Amino acid sequence: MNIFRTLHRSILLLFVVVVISIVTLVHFSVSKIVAEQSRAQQQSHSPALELIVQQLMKPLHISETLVKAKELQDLMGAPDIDEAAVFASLKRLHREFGMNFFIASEKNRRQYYSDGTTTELVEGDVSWYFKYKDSAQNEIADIGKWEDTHFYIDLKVFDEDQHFLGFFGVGKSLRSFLDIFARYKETYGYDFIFADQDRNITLSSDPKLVAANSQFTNLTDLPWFKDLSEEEQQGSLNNLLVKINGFDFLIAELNIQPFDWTLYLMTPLESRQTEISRGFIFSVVTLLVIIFGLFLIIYNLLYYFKKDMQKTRQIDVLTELPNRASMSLTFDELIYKKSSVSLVLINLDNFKSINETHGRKAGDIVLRQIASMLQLELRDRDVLGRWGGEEFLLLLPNTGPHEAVDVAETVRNRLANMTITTGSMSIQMTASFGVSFTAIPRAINEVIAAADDALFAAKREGRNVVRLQLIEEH
Ligand SMILES: Nc1nc2c(ncn2[C@@H]2O[C@H](COP(=O)(O)OP(=O)(O)OP(=O)(O)O)[C@@H](O)[C@H]2O)c(=O)[nH]1
Repeated sequence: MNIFRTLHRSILLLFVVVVISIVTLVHFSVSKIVAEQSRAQQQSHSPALELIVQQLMKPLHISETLVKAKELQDLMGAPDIDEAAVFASLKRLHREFGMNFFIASEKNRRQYYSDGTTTELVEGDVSWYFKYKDSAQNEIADIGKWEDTHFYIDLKVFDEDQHFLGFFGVGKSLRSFLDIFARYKETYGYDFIFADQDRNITLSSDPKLVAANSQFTNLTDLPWFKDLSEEEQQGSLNNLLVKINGFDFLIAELNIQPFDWTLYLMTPLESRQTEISRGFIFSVVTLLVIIFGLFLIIYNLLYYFKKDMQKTRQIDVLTELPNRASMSLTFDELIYKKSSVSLVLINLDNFKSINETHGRKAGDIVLRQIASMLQLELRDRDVLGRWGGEEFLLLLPNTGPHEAVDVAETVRNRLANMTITTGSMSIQMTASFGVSFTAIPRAINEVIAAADDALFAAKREGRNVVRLQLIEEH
């Protein structure tokens, strides 16, 4: 059947659309999650890199450039250190670069700061100077271990003959880092831990971890580090998930080469989860909208096909009139609308003999032609259907029984005077009519039974007559 082919095609098409939608959506969701993941990754690294460049590399590079200046070598290499000139130079640098510079002179074992203060470099009191003086390294990053702890970049100064003249460098109070870290943490939510090659924590966004006086906190002292397996503790911490105070953090490890430090960037997963789940929710809602849209299409399609199939099921194939089931429904609808209805049963007289004389095919033609004629006789509101074999049913809404008898008489008369032609034959037909009526809701069988009684009476009285049978009130 054509309708089923169309239905199958439509369902197949819908299936293809659903599959394509789901595949597209999954692809879209995955790309969105990957993009979100990468964005979050980048967002966590960019500020950290900027922080390293601004706070650590910049002072280092400025110091590296200045340490080569002839003026510095002359100042530190003079037989008698001109302290006024040293302070003047340091103050000028401070003004120019906004950093606290210092000079530690080997000549008179004294350290000069750009804030105008000095410290005597006495062996046993000031350990860093003597430790680094003898080390092979020319550039050292260090944390001063006394009150108001400073981060120092110490660069060795040599004269043209490579004689050691002392140190030049930059010192930054750790408090200034804490302010900067706090700002980063507030903006991006990340924590920082800088550790040297011995895993001593040199700088951190957590003030409790920052070195003070002579005390360094070691990375291995931290509870989350202790929770790691031996293998994890030994290896790189990059991409490890750790739990700190009940929250998940993802570690990104960055090596800061010139200082031989490692930065552990701790990314809180909660904020990432919210961002990613937001993307997910959007995708799921889109999927639900698509599914709901498809559901609506399928629902409407099925409704359309059901209606169409019902229509074909309710039509008599031979006469193309509504069939018995359809007429019963129409009767119920009329009664439901509180219409009074007259019902006329039309039964062709001696139809059997038509079949016997002219053949069943001719009988079919007769049925079709009579159906067409009956339809022409109807008023707009009347409904004609095929009730069975050679029997038609006429429903006359809002029509009283006597008016119905008049209508039936007209039709009977018209049929009796009609000549039906099939091929070369002409056939005369009559019909008997049984009329009944109801003004209250009743089952169609009850009203049909009364019309049947009237029809029986009409047949008994010789056929080609109209008879009325009213329903007795109980
Ligand atoms: N050609 C054709 N004949 C049909 C069709 N449906 C029913 N018939 C025939 O209609 C005839 C009805 O015969 P009966 O019930 O004896 O009624 P009748 O011959 O019309 O006689 P009365 O009703 O007593 O006047 C039967 O022979 C059925 O085979 C149909 O769709 N096509």
